[in-house]
Amino acid sequence: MKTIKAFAPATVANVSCGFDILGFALEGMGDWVTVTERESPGLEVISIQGDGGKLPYDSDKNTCTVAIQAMIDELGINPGIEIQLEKGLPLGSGMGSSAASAVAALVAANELLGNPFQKNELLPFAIAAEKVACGAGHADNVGPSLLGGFVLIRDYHLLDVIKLPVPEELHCVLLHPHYQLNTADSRSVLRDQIPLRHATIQSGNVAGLVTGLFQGDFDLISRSLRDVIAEPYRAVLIPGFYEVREAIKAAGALGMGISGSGPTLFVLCKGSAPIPGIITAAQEVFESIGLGVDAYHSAINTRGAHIL
Ligand SMILES: Nc1ncnc2c1ncn2[C@@H]1O[C@H](COP(=O)(O)OP(=O)(O)O)[C@@H](O)[C@H]1O
Ligand SMILES: N[C@@H](CCOP(=O)(O)O)C(=O)O
Repeated sequence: MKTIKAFAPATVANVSCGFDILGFALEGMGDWVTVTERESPGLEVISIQGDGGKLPYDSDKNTCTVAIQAMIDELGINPGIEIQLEKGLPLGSGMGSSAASAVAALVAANELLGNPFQKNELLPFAIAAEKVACGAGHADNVGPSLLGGFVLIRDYHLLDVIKLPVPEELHCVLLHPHYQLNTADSRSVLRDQIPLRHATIQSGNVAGLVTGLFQGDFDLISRSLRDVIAEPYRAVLIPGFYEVREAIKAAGALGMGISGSGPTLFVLCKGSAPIPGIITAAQEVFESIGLGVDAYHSAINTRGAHIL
Protein backbone atom coordinates (compact mmCIF):
# COMPACT_ATOMS: atom_id res chain seq x y z
CA MET A 1 0.00 0.00 0.00
CA LYS A 2 1.29 3.46 -0.91
CA THR A 3 2.30 5.68 2.05
CA ILE A 4 3.19 9.39 1.99
CA LYS A 5 4.42 11.59 4.85
CA ALA A 6 4.32 15.40 4.91
CA PHE A 7 5.41 18.15 7.27
CA ALA A 8 3.67 21.51 7.78
CA PRO A 9 5.24 24.32 9.81
CA ALA A 10 3.97 26.33 12.76
CA THR A 11 2.85 29.86 11.95
CA VAL A 12 2.47 33.30 13.48
CA ALA A 13 -0.88 34.75 12.39
CA ASN A 14 -1.94 38.43 12.39
CA VAL A 15 1.64 39.76 12.91
CA SER A 16 0.10 42.52 15.08
CA CYS A 17 -1.63 44.79 12.57
CA GLY A 18 -2.84 42.18 10.03
CA PHE A 19 -5.80 40.63 11.85
CA ASP A 20 -6.86 37.58 9.78
CA ILE A 21 -4.87 38.79 6.74
CA LEU A 22 -1.16 38.37 7.55
CA GLY A 23 0.95 35.47 8.76
CA PHE A 24 4.37 33.87 8.48
CA ALA A 25 5.81 30.38 8.79
CA LEU A 26 8.42 29.23 11.32
CA GLU A 27 11.43 26.94 10.97
CA GLY A 28 11.79 23.68 12.83
CA MET A 29 8.37 23.41 14.48
CA GLY A 30 5.24 21.82 13.08
CA ASP A 31 3.13 18.69 12.60
CA TRP A 32 3.71 15.52 10.56
CA VAL A 33 0.99 13.55 8.82
CA THR A 34 1.33 10.13 7.17
CA VAL A 35 -1.40 8.93 4.82
CA THR A 36 -1.75 5.35 3.60
CA GLU A 37 -4.04 3.92 0.93
CA ARG A 38 -6.45 1.21 1.96
CA GLU A 39 -9.01 -0.80 0.05
CA SER A 40 -12.20 0.10 1.92
CA PRO A 41 -13.40 3.62 1.12
CA GLY A 42 -13.48 6.43 3.68
CA LEU A 43 -11.08 8.43 5.84
CA GLU A 44 -9.87 7.20 9.22
CA VAL A 45 -7.48 8.69 11.75
CA ILE A 46 -5.72 5.60 13.10
CA SER A 47 -3.14 7.18 15.40
CA ILE A 48 -2.36 10.52 17.04
CA GLN A 49 0.89 11.11 18.93
CA GLY A 50 2.03 14.10 20.95
CA ASP A 51 -1.42 15.48 21.85
CA GLY A 52 -1.70 14.03 25.36
CA GLY A 53 -4.84 12.18 24.25
CA LYS A 54 -6.76 15.42 23.70
CA LEU A 55 -7.50 15.46 19.97
CA PRO A 56 -10.57 13.92 18.36
CA TYR A 57 -10.37 10.83 16.12
CA ASP A 58 -13.81 11.63 14.61
CA SER A 59 -13.38 12.42 10.94
CA ASP A 60 -15.79 15.34 11.13
CA LYS A 61 -13.76 16.97 13.97
CA ASN A 62 -10.07 16.31 13.35
CA THR A 63 -8.67 18.98 11.04
CA CYS A 64 -6.69 16.35 9.05
CA THR A 65 -9.80 14.49 7.96
CA VAL A 66 -12.01 17.57 7.62
CA ALA A 67 -9.47 19.04 5.19
CA ILE A 68 -8.98 15.85 3.16
CA GLN A 69 -12.77 15.31 3.04
CA ALA A 70 -13.23 18.81 1.57
CA MET A 71 -10.59 17.99 -1.06
CA ILE A 72 -12.08 14.63 -2.12
CA ASP A 73 -15.58 16.12 -2.15
CA GLU A 74 -14.31 18.66 -4.67
CA LEU A 75 -12.86 15.79 -6.74
CA GLY A 76 -16.06 13.77 -6.40
CA ILE A 77 -14.21 10.64 -5.23
CA ASN A 78 -14.28 8.50 -2.08
CA PRO A 79 -10.89 6.81 -1.68
CA GLY A 80 -9.80 4.76 1.35
CA ILE A 81 -7.14 6.65 3.35
CA GLU A 82 -5.71 6.01 6.82
CA ILE A 83 -4.17 8.96 8.61
CA GLN A 84 -1.44 9.06 11.27
CA LEU A 85 -0.83 12.39 12.98
CA GLU A 86 2.28 13.39 14.92
CA LYS A 87 1.72 16.66 16.76
CA GLY A 88 4.83 18.76 17.15
CA LEU A 89 2.84 21.78 18.30
CA PRO A 90 1.05 22.46 21.57
CA LEU A 91 -2.73 22.83 21.26
CA GLY A 92 -4.40 26.21 21.69
CA SER A 93 -1.01 27.90 21.73
CA GLY A 94 -1.37 30.50 19.01
CA MET A 95 1.20 28.75 16.82
CA GLY A 96 -1.30 27.50 14.25
CA SER A 97 -1.61 23.98 15.62
CA SER A 98 -4.94 23.09 14.01
CA ALA A 99 -3.72 24.62 10.73
CA ALA A 100 -0.45 22.65 10.61
CA SER A 101 -2.33 19.35 10.94
CA ALA A 102 -4.78 20.28 8.17
CA VAL A 103 -2.06 21.48 5.82
CA ALA A 104 0.24 18.48 6.33
CA ALA A 105 -2.72 16.15 5.76
CA LEU A 106 -3.68 17.93 2.53
CA VAL A 107 -0.16 17.99 1.11
CA ALA A 108 0.28 14.27 1.87
CA ALA A 109 -3.15 13.24 0.53
CA ASN A 110 -2.75 15.36 -2.60
CA GLU A 111 0.51 13.50 -3.35
CA LEU A 112 -1.12 10.13 -2.60
CA LEU A 113 -3.88 10.93 -5.12
CA GLY A 114 -1.38 11.88 -7.85
CA ASN A 115 -1.36 15.67 -7.27
CA PRO A 116 -4.74 16.68 -8.70
CA PHE A 117 -4.22 20.16 -7.14
CA GLN A 118 -1.42 22.74 -7.22
CA LYS A 119 -0.22 23.65 -3.73
CA ASN A 120 -2.07 26.99 -3.60
CA GLU A 121 -5.30 25.29 -4.73
CA LEU A 122 -5.34 23.34 -1.44
CA LEU A 123 -6.04 26.50 0.55
CA PRO A 124 -9.90 26.38 0.52
CA PHE A 125 -9.82 22.86 1.96
CA ALA A 126 -7.52 23.93 4.78
CA ILE A 127 -9.79 26.91 5.50
CA ALA A 128 -12.75 24.51 5.81
CA ALA A 129 -10.81 22.65 8.52
CA GLU A 130 -10.03 25.87 10.43
CA LYS A 131 -13.73 26.66 10.42
CA VAL A 132 -14.42 23.39 12.21
CA ALA A 133 -11.48 23.80 14.66
CA CYS A 134 -12.13 27.35 15.81
CA GLY A 135 -15.44 28.45 14.30
CA ALA A 136 -13.87 30.86 11.80
CA GLY A 137 -12.44 30.11 8.38
CA HIS A 138 -9.40 32.32 8.79
CA ALA A 139 -6.49 31.69 6.38
CA ASP A 140 -3.62 33.49 8.12
CA ASN A 141 -2.26 30.23 9.62
CA VAL A 142 -3.05 27.80 6.81
CA GLY A 143 -1.82 30.22 4.10
CA PRO A 144 1.76 30.59 5.38
CA SER A 145 1.91 26.98 6.64
CA LEU A 146 1.11 25.81 3.12
CA LEU A 147 3.12 28.32 1.10
CA GLY A 148 5.90 29.38 3.50
CA GLY A 149 7.25 32.87 4.13
CA PHE A 150 5.05 35.90 4.81
CA VAL A 151 1.59 35.63 3.30
CA LEU A 152 -1.06 38.31 2.78
CA ILE A 153 -4.71 37.38 2.28
CA ARG A 154 -5.85 40.41 0.31
CA ASP A 155 -9.39 39.14 -0.27
CA TYR A 156 -11.17 36.17 1.28
CA HIS A 157 -14.01 36.08 -1.24
CA LEU A 158 -11.66 35.78 -4.21
CA LEU A 159 -9.02 34.04 -2.08
CA ASP A 160 -6.42 36.43 -3.41
CA VAL A 161 -3.32 35.30 -1.52
CA ILE A 162 0.05 36.96 -1.99
CA LYS A 163 3.51 35.83 -0.87
CA LEU A 164 5.57 38.74 0.47
CA PRO A 165 9.36 38.97 0.55
CA VAL A 166 11.23 38.09 3.74
CA PRO A 167 14.27 40.24 4.61
CA GLU A 168 17.22 37.91 5.14
CA GLU A 169 18.14 39.11 8.61
CA LEU A 170 14.63 38.86 10.04
CA HIS A 171 14.44 36.48 13.02
CA CYS A 172 11.64 35.51 15.34
CA VAL A 173 11.51 34.52 19.00
CA LEU A 174 8.40 32.77 20.27
CA LEU A 175 7.50 33.02 23.95
CA HIS A 176 5.01 30.35 24.91
CA PRO A 177 3.59 30.80 28.42
CA HIS A 178 2.48 27.54 30.03
CA TYR A 179 -1.27 27.69 29.52
CA GLN A 180 -3.79 27.08 26.75
CA LEU A 181 -6.04 29.62 25.06
CA ASN A 182 -8.45 28.40 22.41
CA THR A 183 -8.77 30.49 19.28
CA ALA A 184 -12.58 30.38 19.47
CA ASP A 185 -12.44 31.84 23.01
CA SER A 186 -10.00 34.61 22.18
CA ARG A 187 -12.02 35.52 19.09
CA SER A 188 -15.11 35.87 21.27
CA VAL A 189 -13.59 38.84 23.17
CA LEU A 190 -13.24 40.90 19.97
CA ARG A 191 -15.64 43.66 18.91
CA ASP A 192 -17.75 43.45 15.73
CA GLN A 193 -17.27 47.12 14.94
CA ILE A 194 -14.22 49.36 15.03
CA PRO A 195 -14.06 53.17 15.15
CA LEU A 196 -13.00 54.90 11.93
CA ARG A 197 -9.84 56.28 13.58
CA HIS A 198 -8.77 52.72 14.43
CA ALA A 199 -9.35 51.59 10.83
CA THR A 200 -7.08 54.44 9.71
CA ILE A 201 -4.32 53.56 12.18
CA GLN A 202 -4.52 49.85 11.33
CA SER A 203 -4.44 50.40 7.53
CA GLY A 204 -1.39 52.61 7.89
CA ASN A 205 0.42 49.93 9.87
CA VAL A 206 -0.47 47.08 7.48
CA ALA A 207 0.78 49.17 4.57
CA GLY A 208 3.89 50.08 6.57
CA LEU A 209 4.66 46.47 7.47
CA VAL A 210 4.24 45.27 3.88
CA THR A 211 6.42 48.12 2.60
CA GLY A 212 9.01 47.36 5.29
CA LEU A 213 9.18 43.73 4.13
CA PHE A 214 9.57 44.77 0.48
CA GLN A 215 12.24 47.34 1.26
CA GLY A 216 14.01 45.38 4.00
CA ASP A 217 13.44 48.46 6.18
CA PHE A 218 13.67 47.19 9.75
CA ASP A 219 12.80 50.54 11.34
CA LEU A 220 9.60 50.67 9.31
CA ILE A 221 8.78 47.07 10.26
CA SER A 222 9.34 48.01 13.89
CA ARG A 223 7.11 51.11 13.73
CA SER A 224 4.34 49.13 12.02
CA LEU A 225 4.05 46.34 14.61
CA ARG A 226 1.02 47.95 16.22
CA ASP A 227 -2.50 46.57 16.57
CA VAL A 228 -5.46 48.63 17.77
CA ILE A 229 -8.12 46.11 16.74
CA ALA A 230 -7.46 42.79 18.52
CA GLU A 231 -4.52 43.32 20.88
CA PRO A 232 -6.22 45.70 23.36
CA TYR A 233 -8.89 43.06 24.08
CA ARG A 234 -6.61 40.05 24.00
CA ALA A 235 -3.61 41.42 25.91
CA VAL A 236 -5.63 41.22 29.13
CA LEU A 237 -5.73 37.42 28.66
CA ILE A 238 -1.91 37.31 28.75
CA PRO A 239 -0.40 38.25 32.14
CA GLY A 240 2.69 40.46 31.83
CA PHE A 241 2.04 41.34 28.17
CA TYR A 242 2.95 45.05 28.34
CA GLU A 243 5.88 44.52 30.74
CA VAL A 244 7.35 41.85 28.44
CA ARG A 245 7.00 44.19 25.47
CA GLU A 246 8.92 46.93 27.26
CA ALA A 247 11.64 44.48 28.34
CA ILE A 248 12.21 42.94 24.91
CA LYS A 249 12.34 46.36 23.22
CA ALA A 250 14.97 47.47 25.72
CA ALA A 251 16.87 44.29 24.78
CA GLY A 252 16.99 45.35 21.11
CA ALA A 253 13.90 43.74 19.57
CA LEU A 254 12.01 45.37 16.69
CA GLY A 255 8.71 44.70 18.40
CA MET A 256 6.35 42.13 19.81
CA GLY A 257 2.77 41.04 19.41
CA ILE A 258 0.37 38.21 20.15
CA SER A 259 1.01 35.20 17.93
CA GLY A 260 -2.37 34.43 16.39
CA SER A 261 -4.87 34.47 19.20
CA GLY A 262 -2.24 33.79 21.89
CA PRO A 263 -1.10 33.05 24.49
CA THR A 264 2.22 32.72 22.60
CA LEU A 265 3.95 36.03 21.90
CA PHE A 266 6.15 36.61 18.86
CA VAL A 267 9.14 38.93 18.91
CA LEU A 268 10.82 40.09 15.70
CA CYS A 269 14.46 41.15 15.60
CA LYS A 270 17.18 42.03 13.12
CA GLY A 271 19.88 39.34 13.06
CA SER A 272 20.38 36.75 15.77
CA ALA A 273 22.69 38.77 18.07
CA PRO A 274 19.94 40.27 20.30
CA ILE A 275 18.16 36.92 20.78
CA PRO A 276 19.80 35.68 24.05
CA GLY A 277 19.17 39.09 25.68
CA ILE A 278 15.56 39.15 24.46
CA ILE A 279 14.88 35.67 25.85
CA THR A 280 16.46 36.50 29.24
CA ALA A 281 14.54 39.78 29.51
CA ALA A 282 11.20 38.10 28.72
CA GLN A 283 11.86 35.16 31.05
CA GLU A 284 12.65 37.51 33.93
CA VAL A 285 9.28 39.25 33.56
CA PHE A 286 7.34 35.98 33.32
CA GLU A 287 9.25 34.56 36.31
CA SER A 288 8.44 37.67 38.36
CA ILE A 289 4.71 36.96 37.87
CA GLY A 290 5.11 33.22 38.46
CA LEU A 291 4.38 32.11 34.91
CA GLY A 292 6.52 29.43 33.23
CA VAL A 293 7.46 30.12 29.63
CA ASP A 294 9.21 28.26 26.79
CA ALA A 295 11.27 30.34 24.39
CA TYR A 296 12.09 29.29 20.82
CA HIS A 297 14.23 31.03 18.27
CA SER A 298 13.31 30.61 14.62
CA ALA A 299 14.24 31.99 11.25
CA ILE A 300 11.34 32.57 8.86
CA ASN A 301 10.49 29.39 6.94
CA THR A 302 10.16 30.27 3.26
CA ARG A 303 9.45 26.74 2.00
CA GLY A 304 6.15 25.88 3.68
CA ALA A 305 4.64 22.41 3.84
CA HIS A 306 6.39 19.63 1.98
CA ILE A 307 6.58 15.90 1.37
CA LEU A 308 9.25 14.04 3.36
N1 LIG B 1 -5.48 17.84 14.18
C1 LIG B 1 -5.68 18.85 15.04
N2 LIG B 1 -4.64 19.54 15.54
C2 LIG B 1 -4.85 20.57 16.40
N3 LIG B 1 -6.03 20.97 16.83
C3 LIG B 1 -7.09 20.32 16.36
C4 LIG B 1 -6.93 19.25 15.45
N4 LIG B 1 -8.14 18.79 15.14
C5 LIG B 1 -9.00 19.52 15.85
N5 LIG B 1 -8.38 20.44 16.58
C6 LIG B 1 -9.02 21.38 17.50
O1 LIG B 1 -8.58 22.70 17.25
C7 LIG B 1 -8.47 23.44 18.47
C8 LIG B 1 -7.08 24.03 18.58
O2 LIG B 1 -6.99 24.96 17.63
P1 LIG B 1 -6.60 26.43 17.93
O3 LIG B 1 -7.28 26.93 19.16
O4 LIG B 1 -6.84 27.10 16.62
O5 LIG B 1 -5.07 26.25 18.28
P2 LIG B 1 -3.87 27.12 17.86
O6 LIG B 1 -4.06 28.45 18.55
O7 LIG B 1 -2.70 26.39 18.40
O8 LIG B 1 -3.92 27.20 16.37
C9 LIG B 1 -8.68 22.48 19.59
O9 LIG B 1 -9.98 22.70 20.10
C10 LIG B 1 -8.62 21.13 18.95
O10 LIG B 1 -9.49 20.20 19.51
N1 LIG C 1 -6.42 35.52 12.87
C1 LIG C 1 -6.70 34.49 13.83
C2 LIG C 1 -5.45 33.69 14.07
C3 LIG C 1 -5.58 32.57 15.07
O1 LIG C 1 -4.32 31.92 15.19
P1 LIG C 1 -4.09 30.68 16.18
O2 LIG C 1 -2.70 30.23 15.92
O3 LIG C 1 -4.30 31.18 17.56
O4 LIG C 1 -5.11 29.64 15.81
C4 LIG C 1 -7.15 35.16 15.13
O5 LIG C 1 -6.51 36.14 15.52
O6 LIG C 1 -8.15 34.72 15.71
